[in-house]
Amino acid sequence: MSIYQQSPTYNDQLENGLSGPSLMLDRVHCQFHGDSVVRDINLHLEAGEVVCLLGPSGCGKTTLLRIAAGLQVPSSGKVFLGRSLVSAPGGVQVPPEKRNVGLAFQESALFPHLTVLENVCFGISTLPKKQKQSRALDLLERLGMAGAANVYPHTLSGGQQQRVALARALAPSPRVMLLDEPFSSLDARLRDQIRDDTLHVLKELNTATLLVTHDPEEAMFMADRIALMRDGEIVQTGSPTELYCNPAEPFVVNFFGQVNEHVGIVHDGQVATPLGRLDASGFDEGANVRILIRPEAVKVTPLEGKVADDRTSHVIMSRLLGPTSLLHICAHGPDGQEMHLHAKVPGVFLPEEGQAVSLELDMSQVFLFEAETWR
Ligand SMILES: Nc1ncnc2c1ncn2[C@@H]1O[C@H](COP(=O)(O)OP(=O)(O)OP(=O)(O)O)[C@@H](O)[C@H]1O
Repeated sequence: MSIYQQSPTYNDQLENGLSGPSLMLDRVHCQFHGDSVVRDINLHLEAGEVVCLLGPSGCGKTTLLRIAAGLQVPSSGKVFLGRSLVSAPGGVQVPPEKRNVGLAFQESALFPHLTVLENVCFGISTLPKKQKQSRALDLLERLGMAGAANVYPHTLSGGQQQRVALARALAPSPRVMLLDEPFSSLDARLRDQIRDDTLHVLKELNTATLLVTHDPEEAMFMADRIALMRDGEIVQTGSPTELYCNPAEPFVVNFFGQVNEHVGIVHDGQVATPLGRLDASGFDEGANVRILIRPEAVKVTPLEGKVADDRTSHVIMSRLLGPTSLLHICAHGPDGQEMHLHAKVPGVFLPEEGQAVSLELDMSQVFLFEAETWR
């Protein structure tokens, strides 16, 4: 039911006659003290593409980014920037400053003794002074910081410093931008604004970007493609829509938000749940199936005038979350099954405790996976 997309290897791309990607990781592996933290990763970035490395803490995102930057030597595998081999076993290891990549991290680390304009000009070595300044000012303008060109970094807020750091990383027109959680130290509202501005600048400049984040919402906002990692491996690569709507495995569903979970056995191509019988025609008879139901998939309709009893689905609690409300519901199925589930509904709908309800499912947000075969 779900797709599993692996990036083509560099040789596949050459054989297919495709133009060279901006960045290509070819079977990259990295070990620390005998433990593999990055395992045979294939990943490519096209010009102008924003790819997010997404995954839980410790899954190897930063290590992979550092390998692309030249800050970490891989145990095996190759790294290409454009058509240039920049890292390979047996000696090739082009240093970070010669890779034509722009780097920005969680903390901005600007030079404190240089003004904002001087900071941004610092990395541009090839242009005469006037053109350098004009390019730096253009980037500061795009990131909303032109007014601060002549001040020193310590007079700026964290968010402003981060904007300057992004301008500095972009100033030498790098082939690839490598960003490691660059927005995570900012408060929510500022983060949204800087994310938005950054995305527009990256797209306008057509810069291939690899962005590390553990935040699925950030990845969906920023990415053309997401590579979701777990334990040093890529579990699924695809557009945000592909990962959200066509997840390869339960881990992918769970990573994008809390879900309701139920386990059932397939009989006659169906599986019984407290929300009714679901189509399970793709599964073997007797298969044990995990059913993952997004809270957004549950449509709740009040049964006016009906008093809830032991066999009627009813509301246990309602909480307003802002744009949405979260309803805790006790669902009763036709086969006598019972389930506590969460439903996310538009924020204006806040039924009272004990309200009898009928429940329907949006099946595009319900995912079935084989758990183990029932014998
Ligand atoms: N220099 C190192 N020496 C030894 N172990 C390391 C080193 N760098 C990273 N690791 C280990 O490699 C694993 C992956 O770390 P990495 O920082 O790449 O993960 P991550 O997905 O970026 O995590 P986070 O989101 O928390 O930053 C972790 O277990 C980490 O402890």
